[in-house]
Amino acid sequence: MDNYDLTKTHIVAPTGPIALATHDLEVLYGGRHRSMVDASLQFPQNTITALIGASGSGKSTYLRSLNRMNDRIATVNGQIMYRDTDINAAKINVYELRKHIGMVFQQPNPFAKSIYDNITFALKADGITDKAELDQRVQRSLEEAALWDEVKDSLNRSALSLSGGQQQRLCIARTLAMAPDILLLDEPASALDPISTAKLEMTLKNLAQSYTIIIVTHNMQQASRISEYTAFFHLGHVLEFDHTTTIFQKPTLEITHDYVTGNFG
Ligand SMILES: Nc1ncnc2c1ncn2[C@@H]1O[C@H](COP(=O)(O)OP(=O)(O)OP(=O)(O)O)[C@@H](O)[C@H]1O
Repeated sequence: MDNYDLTKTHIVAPTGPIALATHDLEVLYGGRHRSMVDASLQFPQNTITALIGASGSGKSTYLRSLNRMNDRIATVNGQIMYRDTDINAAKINVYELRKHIGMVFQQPNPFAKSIYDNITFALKADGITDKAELDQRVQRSLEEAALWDEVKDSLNRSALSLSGGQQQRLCIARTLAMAPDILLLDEPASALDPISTAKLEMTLKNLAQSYTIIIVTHNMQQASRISEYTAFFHLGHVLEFDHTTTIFQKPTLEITHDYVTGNFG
């Protein structure tokens, strides 16, 4: 796998309006090692894009940069364009930014509070106090996250008493309650059983009608089931970006072919 030419890339321009794009994104941990090298990608609106690649290839590093989660731990150079604004600029209000670009992590991480309070916590911090408005946002976000029917009669129950799959959908609902445009998900199903995973995948596919979704996954079947585009990462480089069907059936680069057919990684 060391014989691959990392200067050879194949990155297509997606069709349709672009929700988010990076230009020459570079991430350095500790100021020296380039864990992400000049990543230039465009994410089309209302689609799911999967980020795939072996462990340590830079998928999470890239994803975290998109809503400035790397600010305190790394140097991030290059542009991240969101609605004609470079959100990697120093003047950007990161708190405001994260309302537009929300993130869900690998391990479900609900607060030790009720289901209702998990969703209203950030809304209240954002100044929303009207009970009817809060109730409406709770219901809407739980419906969008396909959890409402399971919890509507027990909103005061502790979020920690939910199953792992339900907790993850609650975390998605919590993010959706802030009315974001873009959802970043870092291996959201890796801690879930197959039934919860299937439910989560169906939820994400429905959400793609209203949101732009970027998901890191190690699960090749999952990437091919749910995403329209796929980016292949290797040793901090984005080597190939194309329609998911092309990436899995007829990728351009030999290295992508070897990865998706299980020859390394
Ligand atoms: N906080 C950090 N400090 C220093 N180096 C880091 C940090 N986070 C990640 N790295 C390094 O950056 C590189 C890319 O890691 P990253 O976690 O982005 O890869 P990944 O593709 O998401 O891997 P995985 O699939 O295992 O989650 C690795 O060499 C990793 O050791």
